[in-house]
Amino acid sequence: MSQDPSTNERGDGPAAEESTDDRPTNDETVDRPDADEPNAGTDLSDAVEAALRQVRDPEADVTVFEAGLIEDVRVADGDVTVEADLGDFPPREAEAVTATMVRALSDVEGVQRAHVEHVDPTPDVEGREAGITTADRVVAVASAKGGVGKTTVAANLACALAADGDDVGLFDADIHGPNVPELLSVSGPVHSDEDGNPIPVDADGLDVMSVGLMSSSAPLAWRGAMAHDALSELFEETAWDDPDTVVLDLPPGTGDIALTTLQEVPVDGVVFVTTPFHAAVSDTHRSIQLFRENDVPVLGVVSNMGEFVCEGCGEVHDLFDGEDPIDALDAPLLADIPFDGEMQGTPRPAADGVPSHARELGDAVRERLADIWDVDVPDRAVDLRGVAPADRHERVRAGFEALDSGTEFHVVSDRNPAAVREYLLDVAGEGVESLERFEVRQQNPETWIVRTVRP
Ligand SMILES: Nc1ncnc2c1ncn2[C@@H]1O[C@H](COP(=O)(O)OP(=O)(O)OP(=O)(O)O)[C@@H](O)[C@H]1O
Repeated sequence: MSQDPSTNERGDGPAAEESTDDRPTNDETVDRPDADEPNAGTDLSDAVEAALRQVRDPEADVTVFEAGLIEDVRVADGDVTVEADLGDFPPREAEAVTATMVRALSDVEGVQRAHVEHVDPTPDVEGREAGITTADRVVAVASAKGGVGKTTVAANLACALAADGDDVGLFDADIHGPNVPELLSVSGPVHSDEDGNPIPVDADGLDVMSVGLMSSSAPLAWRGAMAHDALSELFEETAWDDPDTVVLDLPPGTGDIALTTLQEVPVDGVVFVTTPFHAAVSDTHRSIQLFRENDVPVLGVVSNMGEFVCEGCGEVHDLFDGEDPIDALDAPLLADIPFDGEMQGTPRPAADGVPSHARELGDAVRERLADIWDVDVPDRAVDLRGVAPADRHERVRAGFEALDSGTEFHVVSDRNPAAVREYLLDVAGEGVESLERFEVRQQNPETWIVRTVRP
């Protein structure tokens, strides 16, 4: 366990309150070299415990003992060491509780040195598996331009999905500007499982992984192949806990990192974030095409910061004049999120932890995923998914011939069934030159549905 070398003389004020470092200090210490003669043994222990009982858990409003935050208290020759588990608090709050404990202890007659150590709650390594492919689905959040609110939307979306009961991970792939840890107020250390694979950091139940958690300064300097290798390793090695969904915060634009990510990670859908400004929207249009060319289903677009609600008059004001260029995009609008102070807070994976705009976005994303990925196989359809190529023709023929004339016929396939029309005409026999209402629709990158009517 790391220890903060800083030591406060009594009366200097708590170190945590003076700290300008955003990251949590792992422990706080106060020395009182000129303290009065210490009380003997048990008396001092009692006084120390009584002082700690005055410190309350700011979230639950019970004492730190009742909240289960105190793991151990050791008193020896005027030295007090408290082991506290503050892992559930955001870093600033953990520092504030630590500082309050140190202050309370330093007021105890006979205490010369008070020291609070943070116990690192080691994450559960049981059942974890390495690789982003262990997620049931991966939803990427992308933007054509920087600064449009992509990370804000990704973090809020992850929290909204988790608030609805999903097991969710958030992977920050924005390698040159990994802002997720700061936005969610989480920090390392990143622990490893028994094979040395990094375990995501916990944010109240949301599993968070980011290059920004691995090192505080290196990612900004990574370029080209180095950045690519670092990300690939994290995609392959991060040990997830069987998540339903991993939300992937991509770097802005369609540079190398974003494109190689799409080749390495099976993305089930992408959400584009843009402001409704012409230049941003036309770049978004090009990015959407590129993602489609890479077989990534586009879930839709989030229009962000296009309007604001006046706190004084309650009216909605547009920030961009004229027609909304987003209407011309060939993708559904998932959410229209105004400029709202609530979106600048720290989201949490709880019902009251995300703004209503984010909850609505979560619902829209869920619906789009279902539209694209939940394949509704009609009764008596011929389902060729997973069937050996040699057996496919026979299955189609048997299914087609079993139908009465005039009945609808469906085939569901995991390959493009380009030749099925000719084959059905052959099976239908001489004299049949066309198939009524014949249609092939690709529902998602791996599912095609053929519809027609048995002549
Ligand atoms: N709807 C909103 N209302 C108010 N502020 C917002 C909103 N969306 C984003 N912001 C603010 O805009 C700023 C940029 O947001 P964010 O960092 O999410 O953008 P980004 O597109 O991820 O940027 P980058 O290009 O650096 O990755 C942040 O300060 C964020 O709090």
